[in-house]
Amino acid sequence: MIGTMRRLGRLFHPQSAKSVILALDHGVSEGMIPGLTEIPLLIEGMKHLPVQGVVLNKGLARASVGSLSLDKNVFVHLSAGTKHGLPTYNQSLVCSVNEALRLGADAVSMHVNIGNDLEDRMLQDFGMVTDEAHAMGIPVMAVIYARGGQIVNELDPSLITHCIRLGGELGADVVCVPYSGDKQSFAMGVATCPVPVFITGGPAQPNWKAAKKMIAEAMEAGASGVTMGRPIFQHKDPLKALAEVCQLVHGSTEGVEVQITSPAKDAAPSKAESEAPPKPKKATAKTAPRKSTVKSAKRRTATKSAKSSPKAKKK
Ligand SMILES: O=C(CO)COP(=O)(O)O
Repeated sequence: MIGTMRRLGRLFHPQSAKSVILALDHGVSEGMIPGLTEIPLLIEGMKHLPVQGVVLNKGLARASVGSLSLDKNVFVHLSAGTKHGLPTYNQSLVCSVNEALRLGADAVSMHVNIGNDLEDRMLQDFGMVTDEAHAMGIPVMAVIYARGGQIVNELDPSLITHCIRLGGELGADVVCVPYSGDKQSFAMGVATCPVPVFITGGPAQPNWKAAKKMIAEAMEAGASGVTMGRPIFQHKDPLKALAEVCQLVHGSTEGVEVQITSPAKDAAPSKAESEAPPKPKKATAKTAPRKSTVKSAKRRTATKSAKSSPKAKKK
């Protein structure tokens, strides 16, 4: 397990011990949704931000890994399913751990839906992938949703804690779930899970302010990071959104100052240029020209009861 542990350690920011993973695997499940055109901008711009990794399907991984800086972990996504499938969004393995490794993967990810007609096969796949990946020292991130014919409310807090629990008990190294909106039960699920828990973005947040509030609340509840796609790549300024997510996630660790390099000068042109992260409160020894050190303000605790949006667009 030493290989898995070492690679797992690299998925977290060395100071904050939190993680921001950019999810760019949506083209398979959703087709040409808005924001996919921003992928090249994000792949180029993320090198300037404290983003720990990116989730890519194998074809996009093959096309993109050459452009990614070596400090960014590549998660090759092993499973696929579309909104047109029967049952909808059922997931099948489309890539092996071996193939992922050949593509330069630092970790693998896969998606499991519980409450689905094909739950049993997805769980078998999950068991097989954890065995195969761990035999090669590769960490597994399991993205687990409650989604299928048996499920009425995908964000039901007890279902979200069940997803967390299942991932932890079945051997994932990181479990990734949507945030339920119920801070207390989420915090309990996270605290008792044997491995770190990340949240996904989901389509349910009405606006960016709500998405940021969700991230802040999940971090307060003990989440170790985010694996996020749509709220970032569908934002009108994706690089600015990504920088703000980095601040929220890494800045959630008390006393940690997170260095954010402005993407403005080297990245592909973006509106982020005119809206760079806040000015540094104070410089650190490591501060280099064009870099700013920011320390996120401690956010208010805002517990909110679950508000579900089962009809929202899925992923
Ligand atoms: O793809 C994801 C996890 O793999 C999450 O995507 P969203 O943030 O768009 O829900």
